[in-house]
Amino acid sequence: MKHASFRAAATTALSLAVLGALIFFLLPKYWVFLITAVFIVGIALQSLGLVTGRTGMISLCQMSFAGVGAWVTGYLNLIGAPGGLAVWMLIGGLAAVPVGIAIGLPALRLRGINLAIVTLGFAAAFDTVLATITFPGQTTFTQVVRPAAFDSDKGYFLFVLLTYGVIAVVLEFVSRSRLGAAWLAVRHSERAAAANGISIPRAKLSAFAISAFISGISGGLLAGYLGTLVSENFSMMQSLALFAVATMAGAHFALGAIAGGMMIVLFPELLRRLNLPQDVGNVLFALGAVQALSTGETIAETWMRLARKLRPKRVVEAATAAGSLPEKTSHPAGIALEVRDLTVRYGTVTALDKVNLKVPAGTVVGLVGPNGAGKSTLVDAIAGFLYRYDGSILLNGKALEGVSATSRSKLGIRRTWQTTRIAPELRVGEYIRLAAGPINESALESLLAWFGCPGPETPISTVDVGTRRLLDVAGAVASRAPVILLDEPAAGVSYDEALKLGERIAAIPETFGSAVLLIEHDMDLVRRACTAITVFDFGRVIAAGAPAAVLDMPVVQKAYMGVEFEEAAE
Ligand SMILES: Nc1ncnc2c1ncn2[C@@H]1O[C@H](COP(=O)(O)OP(=O)(O)OP(=O)(O)O)[C@@H](O)[C@H]1O
Repeated sequence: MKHASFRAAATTALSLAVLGALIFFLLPKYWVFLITAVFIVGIALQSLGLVTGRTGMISLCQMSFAGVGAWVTGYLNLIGAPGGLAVWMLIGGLAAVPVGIAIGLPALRLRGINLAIVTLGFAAAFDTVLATITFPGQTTFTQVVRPAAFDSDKGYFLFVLLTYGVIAVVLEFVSRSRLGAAWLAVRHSERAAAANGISIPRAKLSAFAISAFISGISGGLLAGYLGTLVSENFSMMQSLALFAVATMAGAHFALGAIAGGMMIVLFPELLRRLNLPQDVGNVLFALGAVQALSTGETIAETWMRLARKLRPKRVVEAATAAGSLPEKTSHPAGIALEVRDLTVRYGTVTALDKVNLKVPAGTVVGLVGPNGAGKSTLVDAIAGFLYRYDGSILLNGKALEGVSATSRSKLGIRRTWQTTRIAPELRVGEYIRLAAGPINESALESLLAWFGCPGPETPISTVDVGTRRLLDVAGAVASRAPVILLDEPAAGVSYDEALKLGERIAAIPETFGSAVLLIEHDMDLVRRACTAITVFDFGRVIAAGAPAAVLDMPVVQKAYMGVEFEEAAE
């Protein structure tokens, strides 16, 4: 995985170096000056891409963060603070961080249009404040001093390109780290992210904080680029245009950020040369954003898809058992999970009615029942996704009431979902690491091979739904938590694969140390995997015990398989 990060970072750095050299040596001074702005805007776009494209939150005040960075840079320039522009813009970026966190706080509760309104409101308020306080040196026309070695316009281009490169390379590493995977997981499904032990507040606030820092740096660079700034440089309209372009271009990709920067900088230049009003640009950006949202594909993604078509088709390679499996964890003996008198109501519907269930350590307990019997509700309650229930749930004898889903996951309750919720932008290995925490390369390969999954570098977007379900299970198992809840893991898997999966599930306690609660409709798989089963009907336990005996009970056949008692008795 580390090699992949280094490879991606080296490719980014090399591409930028080549691009930079071509621009520096081949283009006239005026164009180099213009393209410098492309990269400054590209940095602002990358910052926005982190919050929106990567983490799935709306921020319509990104230029306000840039404004904070620019203002602080201007102030440090005015007072002649030591360190020069490179230090000032870093301090400017840091100053934007608390503002980013403050804006991120509402994002913990708000989504979509409501978050858009809050961030837009902040951008409007910031507009007014900036217009009133003005930029340091604005009235006296004090120019922000560029670093001595990069003073000329061409030199400043190199300074900006270098900053862009450093940010792009660092983001390449971060995006392949657990934090980067957590952002994508949150964007895709907050519930699934929480089930993997990810703190949603931490993921969201870190995205806003880092994004504000990068945006603040772009503001500092803009100060050095233009010399003096006015509040209009960071107006609400600028933030809106940035958002539209980020949505259209795919600013969370380095390629998309540069493409977006070119649009924002070069399009007005084109309109100017054609004697057309500048507002035309914003209209086209908005149309482009609508187009990207309706097709679900940004410009960067379209380019990457077309580039993939040109390359030879990648064959999904199965993982190879290179070494030993992750070590078995020893958990306390006795009852790993206990549910006592659990009652859950959805309005007038009683989904669970005084349910009692035990999953002893070292066993696989099956939970079966017809559709609507309450099985998923039980999993939701155990994993902490129901705010209210009566009764009690205990993990190794400790009650879990009042404990959040993220904390339950960290304490040792892992779950999978009926429909896969893995972020398709991740690679197989990134997902397993997200779900399981640190795991060495050979153990990862072996675990994937044990489940018959593809290799760690395989993009999840290229694997079928059945394989994604297996990855769900592999991720939960790799965590080696005391209790694993598998919600219909064989859905979408072929019959033969389901039987094989049954054998694997049966071996989980012995191999990894986890106890399993398995919900499944496939009775062959249940027979193969479970030491005991519990049968639900209408939210009540109607039978429990050894699989063969329970599945033969007339009451179970009637409830679950639709066989009338009389017929079953015949
Ligand atoms: N969010 C909800 N609001 C209202 N009723 C709900 C909600 N979720 C589930 N129910 C109801 O609770 C009952 C139990 O549903 P649940 O999904 O837990 O059953 P299940 O056994 O998992 O079914 P399936 O096998 O189809 O997944 C059903 O009557 C269902 O309609």
